[in-house]
Amino acid sequence: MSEPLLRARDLSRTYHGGVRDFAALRDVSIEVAAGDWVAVTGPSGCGKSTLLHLLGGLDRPDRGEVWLAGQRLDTRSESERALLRRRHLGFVFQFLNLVPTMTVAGNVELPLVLQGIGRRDARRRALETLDELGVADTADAAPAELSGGQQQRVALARAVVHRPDVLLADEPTGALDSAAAETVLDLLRRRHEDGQSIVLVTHDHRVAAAADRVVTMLDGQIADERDLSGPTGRPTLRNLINLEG
Ligand SMILES: Nc1ncnc2c1ncn2[C@@H]1O[C@H](COP(=O)(O)OP(=O)(O)OP(=O)(O)O)[C@@H](O)[C@H]1O
Repeated sequence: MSEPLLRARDLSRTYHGGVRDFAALRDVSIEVAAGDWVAVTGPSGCGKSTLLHLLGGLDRPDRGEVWLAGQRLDTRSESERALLRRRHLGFVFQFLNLVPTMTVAGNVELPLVLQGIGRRDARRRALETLDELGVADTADAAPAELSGGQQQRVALARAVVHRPDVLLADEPTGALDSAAAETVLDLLRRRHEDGQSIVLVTHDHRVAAAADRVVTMLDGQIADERDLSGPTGRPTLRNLINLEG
């Protein structure tokens, strides 16, 4: 079998500095093949965002390994990880992280400009992507002038505009009404059909149901993993091992 596009093995991450140390992630392994769509669900605080940040090289594990496109990610320097991220990943953060001093279009152009794509092309592709998400009319506004739901779609546009190999998205529909959530799901389905891998954290059952695979976390570990792409709710190998173990 070919090497998965994104692979994490035995990841652990403990946060220090609170009243006591907190083990947010314990020995989590996950593989994402090219074209996979994985939804990560679980109760608040179970470690979903922590896992996503480690997969995207935004944070480093205390133990374990992260491999992206055949390259070890977690041992690289911050600048090397930024390069690999830029080349392979799109990221939607829970707190969006739009640049407040740039317009909406300027924010969405950023990943393209960083890849050396000319301004005019970058603008055209940014506007196309904003249009796909129903927010092209916000292009010249500042992010702060937008509603939370509009900002969320702009953040998603910025994450997919450069057609990354893998989209990592933390609650990309959290602030959206159902019509806007459907627009977002439509875009994700199109990108998935184009072969993009998607890993998204969600509390929304409808969004999770659109994925090929649903990973459920509990207390910093993977408690269940289900393959939705075949016969309904088929347990994965991991699931069977858990059941037997
Ligand atoms: N920087 C940090 N310092 C200390 N503790 C943290 C830090 N980040 C997260 N935590 C704690 O680690 C645990 C896991 O957090 P994480 O954000 O990964 O959970 P989550 O499943 O994404 O939660 P939610 O669904 O509420 O976003 C939580 O108890 C959280 O309070």
